[in-house]
Amino acid sequence: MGQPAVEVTGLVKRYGAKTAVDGLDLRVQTGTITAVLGPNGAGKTSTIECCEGYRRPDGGSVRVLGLDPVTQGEQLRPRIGVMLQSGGIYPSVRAAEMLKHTAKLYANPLDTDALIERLGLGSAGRTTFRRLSGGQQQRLSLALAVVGRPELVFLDEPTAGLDVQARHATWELIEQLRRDGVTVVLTTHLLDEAERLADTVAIVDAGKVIAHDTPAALSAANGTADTAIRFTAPPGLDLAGLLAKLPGGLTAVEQPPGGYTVGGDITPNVLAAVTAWCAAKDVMPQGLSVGRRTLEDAFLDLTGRDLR
Ligand SMILES: Nc1ncnc2c1ncn2[C@@H]1O[C@H](COP(=O)(O)OP(=O)(O)OP(=O)(O)O)[C@@H](O)[C@H]1O
Repeated sequence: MGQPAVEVTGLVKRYGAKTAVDGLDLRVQTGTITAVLGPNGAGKTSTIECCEGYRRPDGGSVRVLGLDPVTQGEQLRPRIGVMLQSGGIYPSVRAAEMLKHTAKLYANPLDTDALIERLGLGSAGRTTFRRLSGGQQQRLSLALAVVGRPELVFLDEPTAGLDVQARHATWELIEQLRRDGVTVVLTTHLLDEAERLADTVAIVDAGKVIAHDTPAALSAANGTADTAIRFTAPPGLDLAGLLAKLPGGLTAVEQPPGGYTVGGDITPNVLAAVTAWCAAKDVMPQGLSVGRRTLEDAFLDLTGRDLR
């Protein structure tokens, strides 16, 4: 297996009385894409910023490419690429100039013209950072993070707010990085993004990693609960009454209001019982489907359904 690209053990990060990261463990294997998922405020950005050397941990240990990001930052920085959620870029410099300037700081940079083309920034090359659209600013931040051909990149919500085309271009670039052997750690709120890109998904909640596995293994967790019936109907149906009509071991949840999921070992009899129950209540189950549990189901099971 060799040395992990990132090894975080018992990480603690506090802001005053607030404990944002609370004994977090994370190992990232070299050459993989790891998605860090979690509800708002779970501690994802704080963790990534400790790995990047932007924040000093209050406890635990962080090793990135075998180095301590705080005390060995000078050795580490040329080997990693960092895309922050915002900031860190001079607002009055032109996009292409900034990229070419950054590329010159590295021994073996990527071809900047190709990168500009790939990320659809051709028309934005002469525009200053301040005047780029939000999506263009984000793509430029990504370009700046990868232009130095880093061994490892940290991407904090790389596609948040991007349009569909830009999101796909970003995904393709991230997949290209993996093909080139680059290790990628990204945070995201998009479960389809994690499912498509990530080799492993680390789910963070209340400052800890509560699950870390492949998307398929996470989706299939909880024994046989790997299929689900989904439908929409008026909100507030009596799910305890529904479960009473079904074999044991099944789950039934309403999330969001009016969106129902029955999870577990879904047999034809279970499907018949659910539709019979709906019929008895004179409820039409709209958009009814039977399918595999998704990463979203697993995520909600693990982190709960309450808003934070
Ligand atoms: N500089 C700071 N000062 C005080 N509190 C902070 C600071 N940065 C983060 N926090 C708090 O620490 C907690 C964790 O924040 P963090 O940004 O690491 O979470 P996150 O998982 O990245 O959240 P999101 O998904 O919303 O970006 C939150 O409660 C946040 O309000």
